[in-house]
Amino acid sequence: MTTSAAPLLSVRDVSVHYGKFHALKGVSLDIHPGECVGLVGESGSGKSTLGKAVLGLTPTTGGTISFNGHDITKASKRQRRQLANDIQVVFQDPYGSLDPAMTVGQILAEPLRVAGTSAATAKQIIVEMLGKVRLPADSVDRYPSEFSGGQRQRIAIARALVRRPQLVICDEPVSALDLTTQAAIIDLFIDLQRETGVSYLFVSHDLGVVRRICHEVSVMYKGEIVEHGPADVVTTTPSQAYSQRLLMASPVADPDAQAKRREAWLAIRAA
Ligand SMILES: Nc1ncnc2c1ncn2[C@@H]1O[C@H](COP(=O)(O)OP(=O)(O)OP(=O)(O)O)[C@@H](O)[C@H]1O
Repeated sequence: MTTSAAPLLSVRDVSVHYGKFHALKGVSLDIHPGECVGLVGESGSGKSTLGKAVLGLTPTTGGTISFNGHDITKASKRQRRQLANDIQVVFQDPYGSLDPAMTVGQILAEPLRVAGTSAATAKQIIVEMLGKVRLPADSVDRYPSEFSGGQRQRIAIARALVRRPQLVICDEPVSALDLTTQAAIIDLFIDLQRETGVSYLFVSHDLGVVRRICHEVSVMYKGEIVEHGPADVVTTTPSQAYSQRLLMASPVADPDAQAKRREAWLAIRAA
């Protein structure tokens, strides 16, 4: 994966507070076009908060988030609506994230309608998108309740991609699925990335999943990124010995930081 191009997303020293609680403490990461960056860490470390900050769902209290070179933390409501074309999200729960009263066709048409796409063009895009996520064209007339968890996640992915975004925030998108279905959905994410060049910020507890799909991985611990590296190096052997080796090889001299990194690794491996 080449990272010589300018980053699509550049998070710099970002902080988020919930009241007095400092949930993100000066977090930085880059995502380049066509890249998948994984965000792993124990529960409560701030992964979803970072995703929400990028989506503009949580206000930041410091730092910048640049998308295509523009700081989006200061975006107006109008600019945010435009950004919705470019930054989309897939959530964990394929049951709760789809409106049960809408057909799949209506679910996929909604973001296109908001974007001002004509009904005829929308129909064409929806049929094409259903093919891309490997669902039959007659799915348009069916309701979410008629689909399995994995199929529902395919619908949610189709909804996220229908406006051809440049970046998709994937917030634990396979953790509610059984292992076989997880593997199929991960393959789908990879295929769609190859076909469309979309970038992913892929939030997960699961190092195996992250190793399969991500190019780079950031490890979060208590609101900070404590480790970052290529996915194959960071996650190839998540054994204690390997973690130790990583820690020993680390250029970080600060013993405090070393201790945090060690705790983060142990917590993730135990999850
Ligand atoms: N709206 C909120 N108000 C107050 N505190 C919050 C809010 N949302 C999250 N937090 C707190 O911020 C911290 C980070 O939460 P966040 O959901 O980002 O973690 P996470 O790493 O995504 O966890 P998980 O893997 O369990 O989803 C946690 O301590 C959480 O309790």
